[in-house]
Amino acid sequence: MSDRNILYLAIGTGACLLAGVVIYKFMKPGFINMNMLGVSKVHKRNNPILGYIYENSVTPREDENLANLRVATLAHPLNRMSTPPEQTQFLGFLASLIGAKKAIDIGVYTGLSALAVALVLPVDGTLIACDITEEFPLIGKPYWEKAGVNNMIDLRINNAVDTLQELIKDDAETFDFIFLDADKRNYSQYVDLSYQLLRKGGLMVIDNVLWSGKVLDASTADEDTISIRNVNIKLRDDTRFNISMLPIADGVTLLTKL
Ligand SMILES: C[S@@+](CC[C@H](N)C(=O)[O-])C[C@H]1O[C@@H](n2cnc3c(N)ncnc32)[C@H](O)[C@@H]1O
Repeated sequence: MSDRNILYLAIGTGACLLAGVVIYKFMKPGFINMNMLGVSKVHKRNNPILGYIYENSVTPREDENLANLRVATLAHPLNRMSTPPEQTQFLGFLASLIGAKKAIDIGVYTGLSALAVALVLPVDGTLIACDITEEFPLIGKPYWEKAGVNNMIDLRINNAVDTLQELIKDDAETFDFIFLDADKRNYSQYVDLSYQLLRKGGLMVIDNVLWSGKVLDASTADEDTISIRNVNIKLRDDTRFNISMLPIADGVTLLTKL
């Protein structure tokens, strides 16, 4: 065999092996569906268990505008910040379970969690959507409009601490549901302000409480991780709330105001 033929044989064999690996990876159960849903890498699109959850709980029932907004979000460079599908479904489920009428979304980004919650509010419901920049929520607004809930979403562009303080002046103890997913460094403050805004029995959902496992890793000591660790300890001991910490998505803690 000539050197040239050996080279062709080696290239051919390598290409076949590569194609085999790609086909195997992409054909694994769950992969394709999650990819089509627009789920980013951080949402573990190659996790077959999540694929099963999406196929049997999320995808067949998801509002089309929510699914379309996620696909649009995938094109955004910061899409790792977005709430994954099983969690948006869970948020909508919880808000409807308690019959929420007044809700707050702290940290909107492109508006997936805001849309999921607004979709289950009654027609005279309100969702205060807090973000520090208009840039990201403007991506979601057309989808809120198409879903027919834009008139229920009151978008407040400001530091969310200021927005919540402003709300406390006239609307203390009137909110049924609050989702916290903004800057981690202010989590403790958001919890205290939310306590003042929630009605008795109202539900708060705090996102990222496991912070990709960094809360467990003693060698990780950045400001966000420390803040989340501290808020987890604070809530463990906070008798103003009932709590339940769950390993959903990046970890959520559910709090009800006693
Ligand atoms: C993790 S993302 C929210 C994801 C969103 N809940 C979703 O469903 O995809 C965090 C958002 O918080 C916003 N944010 C960061 N610091 C903030 C602050 N101090 N006040 C209000 N919003 C803030 C960011 O601009 C970003 O849009």
